[in-house]
Amino acid sequence: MCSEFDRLAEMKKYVLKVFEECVKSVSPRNIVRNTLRFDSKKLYVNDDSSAYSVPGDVYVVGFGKAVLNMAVEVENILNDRLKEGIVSVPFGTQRPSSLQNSRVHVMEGARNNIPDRQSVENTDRITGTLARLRRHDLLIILISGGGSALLCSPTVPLHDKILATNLLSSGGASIEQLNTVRKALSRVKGGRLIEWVHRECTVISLILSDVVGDPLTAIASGPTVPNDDPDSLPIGIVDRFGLRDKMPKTVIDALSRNESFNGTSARFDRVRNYVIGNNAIALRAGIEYASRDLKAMLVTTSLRGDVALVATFYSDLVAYACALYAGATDRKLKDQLKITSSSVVGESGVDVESLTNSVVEASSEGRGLCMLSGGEPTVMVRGSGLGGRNQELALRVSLALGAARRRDDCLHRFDVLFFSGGTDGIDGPTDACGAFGYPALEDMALSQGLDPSLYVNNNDSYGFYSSFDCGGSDLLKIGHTGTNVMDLHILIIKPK
Ligand SMILES: Nc1ncnc2c1ncn2[C@@H]1O[C@H](COP(=O)(O)OP(=O)(O)OP(=O)(O)O)[C@@H](O)[C@H]1O
Ligand SMILES: O=C(O)[C@H](O)CO
Repeated sequence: MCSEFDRLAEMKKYVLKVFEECVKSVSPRNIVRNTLRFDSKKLYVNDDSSAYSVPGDVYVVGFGKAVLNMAVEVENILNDRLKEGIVSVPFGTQRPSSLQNSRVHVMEGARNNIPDRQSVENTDRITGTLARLRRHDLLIILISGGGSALLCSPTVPLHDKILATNLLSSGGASIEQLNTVRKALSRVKGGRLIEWVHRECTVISLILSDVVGDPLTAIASGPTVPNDDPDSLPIGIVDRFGLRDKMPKTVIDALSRNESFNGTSARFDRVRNYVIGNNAIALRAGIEYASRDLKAMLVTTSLRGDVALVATFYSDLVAYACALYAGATDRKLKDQLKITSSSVVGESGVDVESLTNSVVEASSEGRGLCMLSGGEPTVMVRGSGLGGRNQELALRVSLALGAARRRDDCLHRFDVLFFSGGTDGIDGPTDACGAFGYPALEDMALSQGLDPSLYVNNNDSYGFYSSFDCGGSDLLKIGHTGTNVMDLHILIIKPK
């Protein structure tokens, strides 16, 4: 009979395969190929539901972690009609071999997802290209996560903008709040990129979403959509986090004078925005793959909130699913799950009834469970350690599951494995993509002289996983994947 350790090792391999399938399904080239068609006169988007004439030249500009491969595929599809392409991507982005004969020019910048002089210069080159377009030209703008740092033209000194962003980010601001402030400090965000383009040019923007719910105004700070934020919202956000005194004066002055570039501008009449890929597509692919072996189900695509709350949600989900699978109908666990899920998914919470039906079905068929979710939790960084939200979540889930197993005998009857990973392959300022979590991790770590709670409290999840020996590593390192549709969580529960 296999030990828990061996079973876990097998489950980890399986989970990585599921993750790989998810990421593959949102590869920029696949996504663009499924969206665009060109027949030498017209460009069609989304099953031909929109068609654009191409009388002049076609230009491509892009910014974000996934846009290089998007641009290469657009060039393929345009079949020699691309006049010029220019993309701003993170340092170290892998270049496809076909780039040698390409008209796509690649610029790198924004180390660790923080705007730098390079990304500002690259942005100048992008706006320079836009300014050269003539009235019959067609412009395709490629946008993906990380775009805010890679398309950066601040109205305040760059280091002041970086400081403002860091203060809000480590204070726990959501990406919408963060980008609302960024938009108010920019010459290109919040719709302003369109101001650089000839007003008679047709503009198509193709967007790979990395924000929960795909809000166009937030993804990469909405450079191609009207900004309907009330003028006083950005400074209000700074005040809500009590940061007015810590912010540079230039930032406070700019936010106090803010005027959003909104939907009343005729500039947007010839601009069309399309979300062509998101977290839901990735999760669907994972479910399809895992359904061959397990009862696979979608929990939610909208997880957000503090990682500590998200970890409690997962431990409540495991407790409820294990009890249900074992044949107990525990009203208290169900109510508890509804409450914790509403704190991380929004008021309506996850669909507990549908989860219940799936678990009962799996139990009657004797199949294991594979639960998939997506979203983007937040970490309030208070410690001095190194980590990312996926690694910290996996560590916190391990601690919560360990504690739950000590309280609840039912959990001893199941193998439970959790994985959290960023689809871009990079979790926070580390070289890891994510990590595994499971109930036995804490005891194993303590026996090696590592106390996971101390690491969590110091936001040092990377430090922990780098020292922890599980007979291999529980850290996943795969490098930049070239895509970005937020984080994925994979939970496997199997009766022993
Ligand atoms: N030591 C740490 N421990 C845990 N999380 C951290 C730590 N340092 C930074 N983070 C988190 O990492 C995140 C920033 O990482 P990253 O740059 O990968 O963001 P991102 O949201 O994935 O980027 P984008 O959305 O632009 O692609 C923030 O949520 C921040 O709270
Ligand atoms: O670049 C950004 O603003 C984030 O990745 C959200 O899209």
